[in-house]
Amino acid sequence: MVLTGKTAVVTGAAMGIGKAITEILLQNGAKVVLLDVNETAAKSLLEDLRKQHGQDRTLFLSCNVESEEQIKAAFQKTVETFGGIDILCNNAGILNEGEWEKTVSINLLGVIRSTYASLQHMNKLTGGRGGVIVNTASMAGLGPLLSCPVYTATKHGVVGFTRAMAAASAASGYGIRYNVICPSFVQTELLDNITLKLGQFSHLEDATQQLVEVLGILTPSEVAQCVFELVTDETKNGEALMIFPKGKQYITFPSMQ
Ligand SMILES: NC(=O)C1=CN([C@@H]2O[C@H](COP(=O)(O)OP(=O)(O)OC[C@H]3O[C@@H](n4cnc5c(N)ncnc54)[C@H](O)[C@@H]3O)[C@@H](O)[C@H]2O)C=CC1
Ligand SMILES: CCCCC/C=C\C=C\C(=O)C/C=C\C/C=C\CCCC(=O)O
Repeated sequence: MVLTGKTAVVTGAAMGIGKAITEILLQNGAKVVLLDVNETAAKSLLEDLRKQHGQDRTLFLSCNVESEEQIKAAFQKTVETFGGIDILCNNAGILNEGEWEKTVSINLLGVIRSTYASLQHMNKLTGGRGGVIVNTASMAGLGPLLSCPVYTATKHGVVGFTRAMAAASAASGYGIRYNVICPSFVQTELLDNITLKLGQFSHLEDATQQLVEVLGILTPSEVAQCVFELVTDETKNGEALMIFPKGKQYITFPSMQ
């Protein structure tokens, strides 16, 4: 897929991995709508992006992925402004084992809300142009991160939901590809104040820190490069791409047939 003239929506776009995804899509010619709850960070980023890429290729819309109403309004505004949606990156996520219901609501239900709301605009069967959705899971979507059971559960959910949507889309003729990235640790604010975020599992922080030392830490732009691959390579549908500092690997799951 060539990105020139395409419109992308990125959730959690103001910082970290979402910011890097936004930048790589813009650098390659797409128009990008940034959705986030952090208005201060998003407006400051938007100002920089407009200086670099022009005034008319970006838009920020305040949107909490916990709200179906806000997601629908943001997609409607995107279509009114840019004429459609070709690419959706469901990236917003938190780590908070104390506030675990909120973690499920943002990390898993947020992806489902946004994916379902996007169908109206992207599904070829309902007048959309088709396109591609890339969801941000984690390596914790493929195996257990011992200090974060609920975070782990949400990311396993995102991997399963993405693969099932890919199969449903292919079988139904939606014209939408669905892929998921599974990065190991990434240098972002999600890793700040980790003791507090681990809640009742804070005693397992040292064990997690050891895992960080073994696996190393990615930069957001290394992750964004992999998102770009899944967006542009039209042969990729239903793929889970594991990303770690030493490389990347497409996951082979057990066959169910
Ligand atoms: N940092 C890491 O080590 C890893 C992060 N991830 C995943 O990457 C994604 C992005 O995280 P990071 O960039 O690391 O974190 P971050 O904290 O730097 O950025 C997250 C962004 O999402 C936004 N956000 C949070 N709740 C939201 C909501 N309800 N609605 C809309 N926007 C919301 C925040 O305002 C922020 O801009 C998350 O899904 C996270 O689980 C995956 C693997 C590793
Ligand atoms: C297969 C086993 C799971 C490996 C998971 C690897 C990385 C996942 C990272 C994330 O998605 C979330 C990031 C942070 C996890 C929590 C704690 C990190 C502690 C870091 C520190 O103490 O500095």
